[in-house]
Amino acid sequence: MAHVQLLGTGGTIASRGNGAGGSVATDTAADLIGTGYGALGVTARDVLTTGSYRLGLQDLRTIAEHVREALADPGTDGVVVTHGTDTLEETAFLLDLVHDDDRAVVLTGAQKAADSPDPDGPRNVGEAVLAAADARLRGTGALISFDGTVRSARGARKAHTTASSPFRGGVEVAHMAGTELVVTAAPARREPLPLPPAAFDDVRAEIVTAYPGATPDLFDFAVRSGAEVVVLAGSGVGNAGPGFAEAVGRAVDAGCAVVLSTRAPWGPVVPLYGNGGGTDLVAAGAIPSGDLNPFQARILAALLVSLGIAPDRMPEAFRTHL
Ligand SMILES: NC(=O)C[C@H](N)C(=O)O
Repeated sequence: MAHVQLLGTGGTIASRGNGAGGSVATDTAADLIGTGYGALGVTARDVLTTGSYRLGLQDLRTIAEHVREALADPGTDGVVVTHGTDTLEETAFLLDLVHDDDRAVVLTGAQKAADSPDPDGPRNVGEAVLAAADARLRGTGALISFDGTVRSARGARKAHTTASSPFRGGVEVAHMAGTELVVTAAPARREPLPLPPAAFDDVRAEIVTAYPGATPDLFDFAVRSGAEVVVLAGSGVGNAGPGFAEAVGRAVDAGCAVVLSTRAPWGPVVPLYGNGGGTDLVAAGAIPSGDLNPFQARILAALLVSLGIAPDRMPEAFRTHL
């Protein structure tokens, strides 16, 4: 009999009204398991019980360690992680970066609380369990299963605040057709990185956004106040206004890695423009993030910093994992 371990971390899927107008993470992993798996065995373990908007890097490391522990059991065929959707794409990407196992780890959550009249959590959990146990999804890394679609963690992002299917992007690897999982693609995998060490918890990795009239003041402040990484969410293909190229140069000289991503939701960073644009930012030492959005680029950079990658080796290390 196939066996899936479900790790609970909280989120809307585990949330109920707190009597004061707010919904708070309450339910345990055991509460979420549900029924109807036929020949599949599912066991539950609580890792955290929190809204994902409250997570710190230490929590992400804790989740990664629990996944590794679950996979240490040879009787486990796959792992499901239930998680709030707000920052699920960051945890999912960290799990993907360090995943060194054939078995799938599948993240899911819900958009409607556990005590809503028509919660979406039970269906999402059921489908995630099915995906985690499916031998055809071996070798696909960390996945996000939500509202009938299974996609790679890499490249996925929460693209809608309230829709029942909030995630877009990544590689769609499977979808539900009735009660069957139809597998359609396999995402390309990179060499796994080591699990984050304790230093990951305290890495200062900030995100600064470009917009009309933005000055480099916030960027400079991040560096001055001890940031080890600043991700610049540039405009378009990765541009920023007056003063940013100089600020990038100062940051890099001070030993702070600068990653150039984009505030556009989709598409790669392509240094094309001078006059302070992407070509100047990269010439000043910014590392283009490829297709990685600022939030996932930040996770990769923070992991590399925590692993002791020196600033001068950062561009190459970063590129290797794009
Ligand atoms: N749908 C959700 O799970 C959102 C929730 N605020 C969370 O991320 O914890």
